[in-house]
Amino acid sequence: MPTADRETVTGLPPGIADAREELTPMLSQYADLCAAHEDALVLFQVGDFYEAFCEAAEAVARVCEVTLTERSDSTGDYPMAGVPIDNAAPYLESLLDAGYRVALGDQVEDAEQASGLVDRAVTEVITPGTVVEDELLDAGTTNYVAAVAAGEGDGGTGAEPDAVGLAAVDVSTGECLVTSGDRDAVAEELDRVAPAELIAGPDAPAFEPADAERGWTTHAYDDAVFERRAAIERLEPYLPAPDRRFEGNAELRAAGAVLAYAEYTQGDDGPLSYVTRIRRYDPRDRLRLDAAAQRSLELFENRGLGASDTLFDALDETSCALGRRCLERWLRRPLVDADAIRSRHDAVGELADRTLVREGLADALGAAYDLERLVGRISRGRADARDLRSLHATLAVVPALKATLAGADGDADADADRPRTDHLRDLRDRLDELTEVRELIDEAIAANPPPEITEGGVVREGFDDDLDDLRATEREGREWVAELEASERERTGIDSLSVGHNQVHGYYIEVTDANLDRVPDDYRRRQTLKNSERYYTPELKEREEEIVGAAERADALEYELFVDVRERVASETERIQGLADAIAEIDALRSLASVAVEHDYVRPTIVGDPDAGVEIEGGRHPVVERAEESFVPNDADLPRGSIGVITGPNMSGKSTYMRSVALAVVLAQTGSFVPAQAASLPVFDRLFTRVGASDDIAGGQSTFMREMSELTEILHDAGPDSLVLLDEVGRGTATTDGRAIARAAAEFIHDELGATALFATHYHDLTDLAAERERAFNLHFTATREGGDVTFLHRVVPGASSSSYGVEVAELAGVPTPVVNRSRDLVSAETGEAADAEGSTDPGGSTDTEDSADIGNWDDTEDSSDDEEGDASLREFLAEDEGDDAADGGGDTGTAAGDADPGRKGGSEPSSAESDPDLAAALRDLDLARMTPIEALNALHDLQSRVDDDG
Ligand SMILES: Nc1ncnc2c1ncn2[C@@H]1O[C@H](COP(=O)(O)OP(=O)(O)OP(=O)(O)O)[C@@H](O)[C@H]1O
Repeated sequence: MPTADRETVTGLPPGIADAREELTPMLSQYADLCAAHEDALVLFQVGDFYEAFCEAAEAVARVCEVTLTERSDSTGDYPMAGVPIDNAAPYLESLLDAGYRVALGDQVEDAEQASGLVDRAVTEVITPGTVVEDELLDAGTTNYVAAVAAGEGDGGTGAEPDAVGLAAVDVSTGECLVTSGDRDAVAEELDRVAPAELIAGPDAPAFEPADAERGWTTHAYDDAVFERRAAIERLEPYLPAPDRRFEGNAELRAAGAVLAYAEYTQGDDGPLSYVTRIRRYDPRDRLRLDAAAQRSLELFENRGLGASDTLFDALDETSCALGRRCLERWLRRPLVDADAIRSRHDAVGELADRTLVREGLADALGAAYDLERLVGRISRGRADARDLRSLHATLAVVPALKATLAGADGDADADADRPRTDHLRDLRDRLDELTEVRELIDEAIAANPPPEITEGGVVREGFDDDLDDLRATEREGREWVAELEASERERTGIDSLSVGHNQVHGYYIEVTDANLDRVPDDYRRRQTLKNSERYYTPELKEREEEIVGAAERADALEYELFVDVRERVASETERIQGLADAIAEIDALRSLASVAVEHDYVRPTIVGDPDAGVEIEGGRHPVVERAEESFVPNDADLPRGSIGVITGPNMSGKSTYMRSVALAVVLAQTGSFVPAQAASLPVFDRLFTRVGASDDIAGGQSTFMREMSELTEILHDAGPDSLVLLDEVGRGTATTDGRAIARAAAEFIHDELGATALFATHYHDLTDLAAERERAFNLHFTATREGGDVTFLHRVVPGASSSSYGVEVAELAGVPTPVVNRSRDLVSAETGEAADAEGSTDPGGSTDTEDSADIGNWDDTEDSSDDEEGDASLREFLAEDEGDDAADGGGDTGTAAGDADPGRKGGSEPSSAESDPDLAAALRDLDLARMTPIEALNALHDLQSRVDDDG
């Protein structure tokens, strides 16, 4: 929302308002534009600069870091700041980043033609969600402005009083989406659409982005455009009978408002002709991934590793911006229709098999420009001649794309002369060559046109006879002038005579003072210089007028011809958009196929049966596997409606495993192959994630509160077709409460929701669930010892592990030995009896038997010291490894557990607590679950003093 500071400089700056009565005509014009654009900062064209005045100038100077100057005229002095029009993009970007909307007040008539004050008008309002300038947009990403509106309203039926409508437009491409739902569904959808800007209707609920970094700027806009009647009128040019096309008022009002806003930002010239399809959709037609899921699965952003290590990045081998945007849309909205998913898999499979086709497509697609944005500019009347040539270059690759898809790739396979799958056949058929458009551009527009469309040189010779005649006249005139110097030298005998041209005086013949006596009578003086005179002849003047006249008329005619060609191309907007869609899909599929081949993905079997579960053999995490030299593949067997409780040491791979399973589902439903040896997957309709509290500090709510609201959403909305990932739920509060919440949530998911779930936890008692619930089972991660080093095997095996080994990991990480030892004492004190009992039975019904060095088998109590060697506790390894930096995580204390440390009792020595019943009782009485770390430390300190005293 605009800050107070911004409010003072949008609309009419106070300094200008105060002087309103006496302003010069130009500043008065500025004041009018400002007054008409209350929400925007007006940049006012004065020659080659965009200027702002008074308080607006101060804001521009501050935000854009340009010098504040002063304009003085007969009415006073006004602070002024300007940015060059030629290089306005970076300054506009700074203003947008600072939260401004910027109205461009351009000169709309030729300054030379104007009789008095040059006419100016706002041609565009640049806002974060509606920018169309390539320099301000990321290539290959979408940029939406969205509007939200409530269902009830004027003349509304009130049939869906709780419904909220959401409409979004990408003004650079013309894509328009409309949907509705209850408040929560729309909030989720907004996070998925991730608009750059949100316009809220007068009665719409407030929406805050779940993720501030990906969030939008909320702007107010004229409430009247949200009215039902106004919305219908606004929508009529876009689609017939709009009130029958949408699901009720909410959608209608949101759609009308978002288009009103989009039109306003494009200079209010009426409907946007390139918004040809308004697509209404139901979020339930796609796999629902809320912001939390997108974030924790790192689909588009990776907070830890940087933006490049995301799933999208791992999948993106697209060759052009169209394909990249398409892939992004697919990944934001994976499919839920099994046939549609299989159809994409068919196409990816065919492209994966046919290397030459794949490579041929990549070559051809590499030459494709961003058709969606080009066609937007063309139909907005903003395209220059270079844009038309870019369109031509893109259309020129279409025959190659078709031929490549048809198998004209030298493939020896007899069956290779057409796409084998329906999906690719259909795409090939949708590749519209638009031959007439291509030929028109080729005939009309010069191969390398200049950037300006008003200064000639854009229309090709041979396209228009009148233009050719004018250009011929101009050329002949210039040739005549070029020859004049030689002929006049001969006629006058003045060897130093020269013919030249300047902007002010036009053509002239220059003779030095020494030769003035030889100047012929027909020379007329034009200009006197220090050592020479400049002349013209009547014939030269006549020729000059001819040249200038022809050039001016030619430039004007060229502009007219260019605009006509642009309009003819614009009339094919829909067909060009259809072609853009097909090219985009081909590129996205080709990218998926390349990734599948290069990274050894497999086609998943999609099982439509509602009882089917997840079966993955040798699954990998698509992002982590690229960073880890030796990634360990893991199997996953999750019957439908089951809940797998995953335990194991910190850092052993629990989160990575859970995410691998979820990402396989997302990838498969996007149409991609999956990183595994084999996979059989059902179709899920929603994917929920709740990851550990400390991984998710987003401000606003307390961490635990946020954790609980996400859990609430899952417990409300998940169902039998949902996949749920819970990573350390309950961690954000006291242990007893956290454990209880985790347990109750797991039971609820199993008993009431029937969702398929994976639950990673350090709350060990959660593994009891396997014994008590039919569809619950345990998995755990293992670690081993090689030499003195502890190695996480990253391998998942059935059953529960017996501890989290948090203390051991702390030790590995280099936590000082005294703290590690005390932690260990505390653990022993709390779990001493329980550990004895736990060591013998596995509540999950399975035991860790496969590996004697399996961390899951290690007993971390002192009483196990007489176990066989392989079952030694992790800290004993570390004790053996005393002084080994590698083994203690780089710590150089050299004092591992059990090391003699006078005055302290290490873990391997008999605890003083055991020999002192009072001390033992005091220890036992500590309610660790309810203590803060500082209280625990203080308590420890007291106990230690007692031990020291005793000792
Ligand atoms: N299958 C694997 N193969 C190789 N390396 C892996 C594998 N799984 C995880 N890792 C590595 O181990 C690191 C820790 O994994 P992860 O975060 O999944 O552990 P965790 O058990 O969830 O830890 P914590 O309980 O502390 O959250 C990862 O960053 C990755 O580098």
